[in-house]
Amino acid sequence: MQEIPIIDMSEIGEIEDDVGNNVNWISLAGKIREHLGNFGFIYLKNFGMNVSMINSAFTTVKTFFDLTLDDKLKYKKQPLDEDSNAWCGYSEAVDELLLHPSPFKELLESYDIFYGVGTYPDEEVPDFKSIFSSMYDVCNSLAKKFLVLFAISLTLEPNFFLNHCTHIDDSSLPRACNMRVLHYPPIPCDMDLSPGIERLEEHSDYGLLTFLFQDTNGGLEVKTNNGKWIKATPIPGTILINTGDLLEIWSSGIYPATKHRVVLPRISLQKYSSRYSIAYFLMPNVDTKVETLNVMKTESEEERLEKSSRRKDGVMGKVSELDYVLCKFAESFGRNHRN
Ligand SMILES: O=C(O)CCC(=O)C(=O)O
Ligand SMILES: [Fe+2]
Repeated sequence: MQEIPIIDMSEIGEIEDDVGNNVNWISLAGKIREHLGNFGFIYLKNFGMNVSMINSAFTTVKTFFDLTLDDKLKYKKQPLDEDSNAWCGYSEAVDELLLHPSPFKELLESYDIFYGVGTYPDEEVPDFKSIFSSMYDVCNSLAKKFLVLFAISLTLEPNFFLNHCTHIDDSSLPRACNMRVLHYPPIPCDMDLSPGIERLEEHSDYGLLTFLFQDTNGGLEVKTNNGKWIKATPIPGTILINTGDLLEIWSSGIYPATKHRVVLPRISLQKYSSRYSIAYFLMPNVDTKVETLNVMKTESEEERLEKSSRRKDGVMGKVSELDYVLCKFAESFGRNHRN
């Protein structure tokens, strides 16, 4: 059975001037293309964030979601400013179910965070802002390393993707990345669990790259190349990384936007406990024109792409990131504003 590979980030240091000629970077870029490229998901270890930061983040998330609904609704999701496409704040589970009585139901509540801007639940959870700012810093620097690794792996100039993600370091540009904290509440014992209800519906993420921190509860599943679902069981000391629709389009399919979902726990102990996760979504600058690059492919990459196009799984096309985000946003607004 296909397994999600583990990649060790300690093989490389900080981004330096001549990074494109550094053997460690070239070697890691090759592994990233082989493994993340083949599957769209990898576990990452030694990624530069200490365990205590991650534990504090989860404690903070739990403290927030444990607040009363009235308190949480003080931070109800809203646009960062009048003409912003970026929505920040709390999104209620029930609200989503009532608003979107589709045949598919999801069981979660969430809070979207943007770097240094927007609302934070300062009054009730004073540490929230500082913890997520520190987490953002580490994620931003890890994201920049990945952008360089992607470029090297596709034999592009090392700064190719970084030059389209200058919003990471330039706060005068519109915010494009966000972090989302998610809470999947315990499943009520009298709930009708008819088919079509999951904790999170099958989807691909629509940015470039997602970092996913999950608690120990499990439930995340990833669709393999032959259409089977496998468990992405939490492994201590690692996070998951997956590539999104925009990178699939940009990299001409070398990096696929793999479908994933969070299933309802089948074991009662897990059913009655909450599940928490934290995701960081990386996007390019909002004015980036994402056009499919002409990349030389290996035979096995051609084979994989051929199979996925036969299954009509891919999202290949030619779009501007903003058009694409707006269109996905409009589409998902009716569901749960997910990336
Ligand atoms: O909660 C999880 O583990 C997955 C979250 C996710 O896939 C998403 O928010 O896009
Ligand atoms: Fe996702």
